[in-house]
Amino acid sequence: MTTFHSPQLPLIDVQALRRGNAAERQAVAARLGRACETHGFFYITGHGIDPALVDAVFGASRAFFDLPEASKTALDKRHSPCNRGYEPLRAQTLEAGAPPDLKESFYIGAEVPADDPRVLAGRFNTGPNQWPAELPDFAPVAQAYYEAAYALGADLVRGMALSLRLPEDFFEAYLQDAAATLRLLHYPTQPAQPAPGEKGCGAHTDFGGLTLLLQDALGGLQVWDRQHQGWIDAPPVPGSFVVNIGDLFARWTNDRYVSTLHRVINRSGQRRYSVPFFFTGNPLHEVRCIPTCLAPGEAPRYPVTTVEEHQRACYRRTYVAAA
Ligand SMILES: O=C(O)CCC(=O)C(=O)O
Ligand SMILES: [Fe+2]
Repeated sequence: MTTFHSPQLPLIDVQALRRGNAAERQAVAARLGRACETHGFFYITGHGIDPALVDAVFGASRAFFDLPEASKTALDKRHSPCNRGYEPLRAQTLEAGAPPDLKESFYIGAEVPADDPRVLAGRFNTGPNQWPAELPDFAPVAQAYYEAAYALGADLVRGMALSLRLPEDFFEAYLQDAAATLRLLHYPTQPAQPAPGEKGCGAHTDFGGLTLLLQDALGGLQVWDRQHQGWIDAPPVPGSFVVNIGDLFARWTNDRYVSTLHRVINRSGQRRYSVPFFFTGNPLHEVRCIPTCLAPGEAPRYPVTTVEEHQRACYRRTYVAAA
């Protein structure tokens, strides 16, 4: 397999999705649509998220992963019925058949009290967070960032509706009470002698609707390029997010929008930090092929599912014991 080095992913200024008139929003949407048909991955600028908030999230992440091992494991996500909290190195295997991922992580979601009817009904990934008591700034920063990323994610999903020539509010039921996951990731440096296939994050597609990714300055993210049948680098672009669509858009569009394989190999020699925000949607929302995405005579490639059923299946696949 070859690695290509030119920066090939589209870069889209999405400011007009929030501020523009109908024609300007449609123009951004058209660019989103083209990017989703080719790579399923693109960079965005003009997203409106305060750079100070981005810095604060990275600061909170570093502070957390620097805590003593005992403080981190006290918040192990195994203590959380809704998969919140700390996950040690090598706990997830995103690439079937490869060794477990060389990353540790921390999962955060919307704060839902344990006695909320949705929690009592067993909604997937819904419930209270676990917070590090040693770091008083951690929870407020994470929550402020969650809110900002959520709003951006919803704007992008509306843009995706336009890109498919659907009404802008086509996904509104999906956006109602959407479940999203903020994940802090920390990658140690790639070992000098890795086990065969061992790396920061194995090749995978993302599970949900779309992912907004912040990465630090070190690089290491690679995206599968269908056209060249090789990995291309997705180097850090200051001030931007990397956005990719996940499996739900592949299902909605019958693979017209591609949920693309990607992986991380941290060859920087330093610790790498990244912050994906997985915009997943309302857990009970039914996901079925959008009729206008079916060419005449074409059949849906995926059975109807719900957001939650799909998530559970993805967690089962990548964790030894989950969901
Ligand atoms: O760390 C990265 O750059 C990507 C992480 C990723 O793909 C994921 O968490 O799904
Ligand atoms: Fe991913």
